[in-house]
Amino acid sequence: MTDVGPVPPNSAQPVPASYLTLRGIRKSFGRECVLDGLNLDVSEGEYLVVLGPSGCGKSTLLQIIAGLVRPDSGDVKLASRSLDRVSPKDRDVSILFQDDRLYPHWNLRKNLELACDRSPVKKHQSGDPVLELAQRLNIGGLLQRRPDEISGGQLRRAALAKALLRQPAVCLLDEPFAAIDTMMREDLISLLADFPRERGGGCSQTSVVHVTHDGEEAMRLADRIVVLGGGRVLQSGTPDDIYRKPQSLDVAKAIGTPPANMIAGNQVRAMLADRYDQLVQALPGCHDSSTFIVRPEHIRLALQTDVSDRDGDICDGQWRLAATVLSSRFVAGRWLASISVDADRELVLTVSSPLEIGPAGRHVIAHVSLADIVCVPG
Ligand SMILES: Nc1ncnc2c1ncn2[C@@H]1O[C@H](COP(=O)(O)OP(=O)(O)OP(=O)(O)O)[C@@H](O)[C@H]1O
Repeated sequence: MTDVGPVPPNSAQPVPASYLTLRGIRKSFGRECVLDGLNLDVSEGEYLVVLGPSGCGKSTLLQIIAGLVRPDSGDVKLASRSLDRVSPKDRDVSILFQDDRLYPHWNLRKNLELACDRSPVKKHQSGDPVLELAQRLNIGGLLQRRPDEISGGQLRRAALAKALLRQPAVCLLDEPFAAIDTMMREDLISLLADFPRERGGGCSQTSVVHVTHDGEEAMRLADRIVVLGGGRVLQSGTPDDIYRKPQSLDVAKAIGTPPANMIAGNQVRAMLADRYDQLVQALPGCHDSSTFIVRPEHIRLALQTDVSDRDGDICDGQWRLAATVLSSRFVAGRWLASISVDADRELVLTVSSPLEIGPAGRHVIAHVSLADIVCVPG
């Protein structure tokens, strides 16, 4: 975690509500346009997760908020105050970098105490906040060690502790769980989800902007998710909205493990023949040039019992597809199966019991409720 500054010199005045606003942010590196007129609002105390694939500009965005990279154009405001001429050290912002380093010649306690010393709400902290947080992060016994005397995962937790102890108006976390093992990642997700964001003494709450490419991490932590793509915000919403109502293919791809099944509208027409019109009537806005999104957990299987089951059908609010089981395997408490629904189309589904799938080669009917199908353009 790199501390990018104490509170502004006029901090004797009441700290105004933290409210971060980015308008029309553009940034190119050479010919590569990374951010293309991006707009973003973060409420006070909000935990915002910015989700997007590698290279889409997430780190650049955080560095612009921290003042470490200057945008080509656009404006960043914190609590209605433009940060344009405010240096990184005078923004009330801390940032945890992907490859963060602590001061190498100091032990962890001294590194972490520095964050407390620079906290604008230091006087409201009681007890030993360094030890308390270090213990929660399972590095309480390492406080006398220098950064080169601990492992990469322990160093990452120490850097996270530094970001949290500082209690800034805005805490920026760049892939905070990189290089952390699964068990510790679970602990850290719980810790971040429950971590009090009050800054004490009547000060505002810390807002968090956390960037990641991991959709599950985003869903578990975010008050709100912003999906980034093409240098802009593709969609912003609660985790539930982003998951259930993606408005584009890129958003649908950003979240869900295993990924959603995506079937082109013209393939659906070929699969359903004369029943296709029935399907699109039931799904307003769907047509040949749409992509139909079907989440793996929304497919249910039943055995084929009748010759008529070999044809696709729309019946009782369900799309029924004749299918053949290709394979299945057990993954973390559920079964992941692959079925073929026509010569060159496979669907992936997840179920809780292997009995529902049966052996490879079994002829089944796949049921999908029409209410669970989402259509997006393209
Ligand atoms: N200082 C720089 N000079 C030139 N190009 C840069 C610079 N910083 C970033 N880029 C380029 O800008 C693009 C966005 O980079 P950025 O690190 O912001 O993406 P990201 O979404 O954080 O990626 P990741 O998830 O892999 O960390 C990349 O193509 C990167 O190569």
